Amino acid sequence: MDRFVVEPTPLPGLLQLRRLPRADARGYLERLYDQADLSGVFGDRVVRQVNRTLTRKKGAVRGMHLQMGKHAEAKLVTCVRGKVFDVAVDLRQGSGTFLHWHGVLLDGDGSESLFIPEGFAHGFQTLTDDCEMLYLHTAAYEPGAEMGVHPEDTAIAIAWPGEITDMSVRDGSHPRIDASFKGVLT
Ligand SMILES: Cc1cn([C@H]2C[C@H](O)[C@@H](COP(=O)(O)OP(=O)(O)O[C@H]3O[C@@H](C)C(=O)[C@@H](O)[C@H]3O)O2)c(=O)[nH]c1=O
Repeated sequence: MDRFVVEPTPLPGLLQLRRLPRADARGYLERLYDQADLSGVFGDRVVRQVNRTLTRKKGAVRGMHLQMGKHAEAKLVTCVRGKVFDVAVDLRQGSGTFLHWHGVLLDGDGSESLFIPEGFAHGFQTLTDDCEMLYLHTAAYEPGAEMGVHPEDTAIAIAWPGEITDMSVRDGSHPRIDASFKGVLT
């Protein structure tokens, strides 16, 4: 493995990847994904779709999203333009870090990506205007299997770095977690 450094996070299974670009006088080339180099991270999972998003406004939040059941997926999340505070929340039933969150800075000019396994909700807040994100997903999009957690849910208490300036109607309507929520099966 010479294109990535894989680092653990405080949440088991959630991994931070540092890409190792090959630079020369023109600039650099970096690999965003490599099946062989990342086999220890992805295991048997197969990348089934790649999505790109643009978020125009600084302070906007997208999330917190996951797919459940047989449509559960892992994601490799990379910022390719701008800067975001990227967050994953452990919703795995029985996990020792259930409802804990972890945030990392992803920078379009940096080299970090986040590998988010099944059973985690994911979201981010933009720290600049015009942020582009690139997602590798290990499952097809299945709207009926989506679950959302409100980004400002007090049971999770994510410390967003700034005021939330924009959010979709859907994200603002995600239900709040209560005592009956025991997590998702993975
Ligand atoms: C997630 C998704 C959405 N869509 C469609 C549905 C809708 O018309 C439009 C925008 O969808 P959303 O509002 O769900 O987009 P967005 O809020 O950007 O959803 C994304 O949020 C981040 C935080 C994630 O982790 C991603 O996995 C994904 O859930 O794109 C797809 O066609 N394929 C997809 O995989």
